[in-house]
Amino acid sequence: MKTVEQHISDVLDLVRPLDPIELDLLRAHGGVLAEPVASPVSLPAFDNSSMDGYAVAAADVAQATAQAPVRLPVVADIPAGDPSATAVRRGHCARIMTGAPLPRGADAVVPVEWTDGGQAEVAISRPVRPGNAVRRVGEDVEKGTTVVHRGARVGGAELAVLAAVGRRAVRVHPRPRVVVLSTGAELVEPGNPIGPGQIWESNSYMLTAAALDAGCAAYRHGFVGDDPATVLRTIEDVLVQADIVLTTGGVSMGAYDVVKEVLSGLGTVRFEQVAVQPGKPQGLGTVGDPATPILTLPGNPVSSFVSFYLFVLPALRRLRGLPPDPLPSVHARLAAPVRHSPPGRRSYLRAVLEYDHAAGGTGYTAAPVSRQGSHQLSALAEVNALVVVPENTTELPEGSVVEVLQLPTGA
Ligand SMILES: Nc1nc2c(c(=O)[nH]1)N[C@H]1C(S)=C(S)[C@@H](COP(=O)(O)OP(=O)(O)OC[C@H]3O[C@@H](n4cnc5c(N)ncnc54)[C@H](O)[C@@H]3O)O[C@H]1N2
Ligand code: MOO
Repeated sequence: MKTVEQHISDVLDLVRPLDPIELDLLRAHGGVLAEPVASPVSLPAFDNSSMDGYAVAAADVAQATAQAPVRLPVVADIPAGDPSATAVRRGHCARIMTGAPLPRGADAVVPVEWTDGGQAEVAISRPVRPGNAVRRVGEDVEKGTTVVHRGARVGGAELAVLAAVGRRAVRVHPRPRVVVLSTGAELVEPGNPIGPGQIWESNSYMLTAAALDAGCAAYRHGFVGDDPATVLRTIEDVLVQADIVLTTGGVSMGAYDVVKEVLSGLGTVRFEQVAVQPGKPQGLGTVGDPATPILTLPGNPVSSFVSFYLFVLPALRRLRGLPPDPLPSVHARLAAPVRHSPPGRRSYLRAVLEYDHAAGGTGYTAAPVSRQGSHQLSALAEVNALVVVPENTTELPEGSVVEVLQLPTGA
């Protein structure tokens, strides 16, 4: 059987970062920046007030006290956005609002709270230091500085910075289009009645949501039965809208394992067994022209789930133009023993990972759930981590220190 690392490497060989395209700001959301963005201006672009108050020469109010306020004539009113280059002479001041340009001649702002709020003349009851409540040119960004780096994920914070330096559009690796297709004659759409031997379809919901959470544009194509011609036609149909196709089911040894039957020999798809539990039967390759990567995951819901985080997620990251990192991991103490792990296969046990505050903050504990079958999907809604049990380990006592992968927390 193939190692987990070899399979990850083979999957990654199928994908490369999507070609960058120029997108308007909000369309670029979720993309990965394919160019460094430098600011064409300094930020702030002009000295301005950080408070509503009065722009003064600090020296004019040096003697101000509550008992003996300094009175200054107010010669101008400067709102934010004021284009006139106002100036104040010594012994005068201007009323000024937050964000408004500091007038020439002023070197400080007295907050309105320290005054009587006068409009023609103002009484100022406290002194200020030069520079008080003044935001200086370039103290945020100096003109020419890179403000968002190549490889950054464009989220809300990045969009704010890009907009603030005047960018309307940026070159990004776009969100990969992931099409999810499940197979199986037993599958029924949730909400519809089920008959004997049937089950409600769940894998495509899980995978579509996981791909969305991973920053992709994911489409749930739903599911098809076990008719080879239909499966083939459906896969061919979805290729035009996919940067990668994910299927579930029909890849094992069964007489009706239709994905395997249809895709074997098509494009470069091959079917292999990976030394992992769950998630042993895996298919991978490219189909169509242009060649589109396809990953065929096992139908057991827990196998599909674990396969996504081990094998699919790194591929999606590479398509996005990100490093194909695995899930983040920590070391944790097992809260319960592991009694049986299959020899020769690396197990990923679904577990609840917690930081152990009670033990004085000594680290994490991981409690594997009791239902570890590949079909026992209900535990997926309770867990937040995968405990890694190495290939050559078949049992572990409680308290053993293990590697634990942290699952994303979702939307
Ligand atoms: N003789 C052997 N049998 C099996 C082997 C093997 O090595 N030899 N491997 C087992 C392992 S491990 C796995 S994992 C499964 C993988 O099977 P398939 O990928 O062919 O999946 P199916 O047979 O189509 O379905 C398996 C199971 O999952 C349910 N299922 C399928 N699709 C969905 C869905 N979209 N939503 C919810 N549940 C789904 C399906 O009803 C089956 O119960 O093969 C083992 N067998
Ligand atoms: O490998 Mo299968 O994925 O055990 O259930």
